[in-house]
Amino acid sequence: MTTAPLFKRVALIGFGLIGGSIARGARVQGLVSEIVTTARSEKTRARVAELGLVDRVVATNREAVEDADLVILCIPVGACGPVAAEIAAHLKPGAIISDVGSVKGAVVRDMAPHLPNGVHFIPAHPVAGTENSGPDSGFAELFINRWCILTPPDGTDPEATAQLRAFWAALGAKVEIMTPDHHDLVLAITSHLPHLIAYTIVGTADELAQVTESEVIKFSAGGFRDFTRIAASDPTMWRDVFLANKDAVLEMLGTFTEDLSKLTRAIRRGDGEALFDHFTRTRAIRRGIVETGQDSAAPDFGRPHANLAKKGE
Ligand SMILES: NC(=O)c1ccc[n+]([C@@H]2O[C@H](COP(=O)([O-])OP(=O)(O)OC[C@H]3O[C@@H](n4cnc5c(N)ncnc54)[C@H](O)[C@@H]3O)[C@@H](O)[C@H]2O)c1
Ligand SMILES: O=C(O)C(=O)C[C@]1(C(=O)O)C=C[C@@H](O)C=C1
Repeated sequence: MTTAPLFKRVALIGFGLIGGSIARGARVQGLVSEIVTTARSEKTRARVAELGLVDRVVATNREAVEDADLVILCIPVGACGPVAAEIAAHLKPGAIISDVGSVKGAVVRDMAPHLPNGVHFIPAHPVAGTENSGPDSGFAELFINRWCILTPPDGTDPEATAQLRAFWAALGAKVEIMTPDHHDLVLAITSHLPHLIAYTIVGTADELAQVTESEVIKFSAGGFRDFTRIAASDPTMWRDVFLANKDAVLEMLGTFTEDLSKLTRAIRRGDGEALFDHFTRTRAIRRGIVETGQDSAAPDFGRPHANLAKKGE
């Protein structure tokens, strides 16, 4: 089903998994009149043009943002500050400037100082993705029934927030608003720590594979296979995520390590009851998520943590 365009010109800075999925979804839904994107290498520009998903593909971010009503940075979080500085003087007054970064506090800190008065800065994070990257990896359905978290700073024009909310809702997302700090704490446990664990376990298994002569690969089914998918995620993106969300990740890692120690002790002592109770509780959590249809990255998933309680709760 198509709807009337919500924006005239949208600039997508970066055409990888997320930029490419936004372009595809916006095209399918008829959400914008014109899409302009940046691709820095000639090879990628040629590929993006060949895909036929955008109206124009240009070489510089400055050119891309000219006269755009909505600008979305779809690039690694570490690149957001420098790109904000690069495009600031070329933004159309009244434009909405957003991003899709997996970390919000650092993006706000790095981008906001560069942006001129008269534009609406509304950071966003679609909590949906895959381990793939690049211009061919996107798909129009990526955001359907997934969360998109907006973190508008205090004093943001509610009309601009409503427009961006409508855009993400039209791509199929369930939109939620929270502060950057709360976002970063929640995502540290629901997304960043799981990736760190996957990167660790696959690395450890790889080292052990040398001892077991590749049996790790031979028997990689079920749980381990799932970890290898996550551990295949983009190295640049995830380097930037861990550097940008250092404090929250370290805090969650501390709690996780304590919990791991408790399970380690239960195994060492042969405490079957402790293990059984723990696994029963985690099974109930998974089943509760599935039954309530929240198995698409529920933001407040998991055991209550003092700092995860929303304000006023
Ligand atoms: N991959 C996921 O699962 C996922 C999910 C949600 C959000 N995100 C966030 O989305 C952002 C993009 O991730 P992705 O998965 O689309 O990555 P990607 O690697 O598929 O695409 C990123 C693109 O940005 C381009 N780029 C990098 N620096 C640039 C610059 N200075 N100017 C112009 N283009 C530049 C790269 O060339 C690449 O084409 C990241 O901030 C990531 O944290 C990723
Ligand atoms: O499913 C995956 O491959 C993902 O890693 C997606 C995932 C996640 O952790 O849920 C990864 C990072 C993004 O910021 C949002 C979504």
